[in-house]
Amino acid sequence: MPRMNEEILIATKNEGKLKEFKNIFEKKGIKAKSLKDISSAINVVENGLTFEENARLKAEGYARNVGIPVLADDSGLQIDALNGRPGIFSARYAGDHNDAANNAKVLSELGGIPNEKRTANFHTTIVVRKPDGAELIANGDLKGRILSVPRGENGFGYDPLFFIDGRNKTLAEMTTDEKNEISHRALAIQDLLNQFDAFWK
Ligand SMILES: O=c1nc[nH]c2c1ncn2[C@H]1C[C@H](O)[C@@H](COP(=O)(O)OP(=O)(O)OP(=O)(O)O)O1
Ligand SMILES: [Mg+2]
Repeated sequence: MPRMNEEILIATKNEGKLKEFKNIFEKKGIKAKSLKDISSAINVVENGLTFEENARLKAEGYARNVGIPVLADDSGLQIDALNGRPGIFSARYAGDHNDAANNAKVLSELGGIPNEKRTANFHTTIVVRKPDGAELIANGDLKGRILSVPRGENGFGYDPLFFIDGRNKTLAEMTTDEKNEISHRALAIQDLLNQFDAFWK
């Protein structure tokens, strides 16, 4: 296990992501700070062409202002029948950052497409930047299917539409702990931790 007695800043404005990251890091005895714990508020424009570029833009933006390692994640939903959309545009698919509108747009674009063709993938890329500019990149994916009607109240974003066959539930029907056993974000953090010792020294 990594010697992570130090702190890490989770650079996200998304409360749902923050809750998941804190839950995972706390269980590993790692102190995860949020943007609320620091004074510098900046606005990062996510104009990269890939998840990795966007995660790096966010991590870099904050790493310049704080003296501790910064973690940023860029994530999104890739729907096979929509050629991978919304992808990097997941947060602003219906225009602004509105989960209900984004979900409605996905459902309308998938109208008439049968269950077996509604396969999808949640992807997360994490970039951690140290103050000296060194960086670590980690990835995670989760396969599922897009329902026609949302189910469940937990989680955030597209969770009520994302059905996991093996569990017979959507992500929004799972507790945070349950989602964090299988999610793309949890797998990306596992990938991160596997590389962490070598990165940290
Ligand atoms: O586990 C998830 N469950 C449901 N939806 C999810 C998940 N993970 C990402 N998503 C969706 C939400 C958002 O529409 C987009 C991420 O966009 P993304 O730019 O990475 O995050 P964000 O703008 O909400 O926060 P921030 O950039 O401050 O980290 O994909
Ligand atoms: Mg964003």
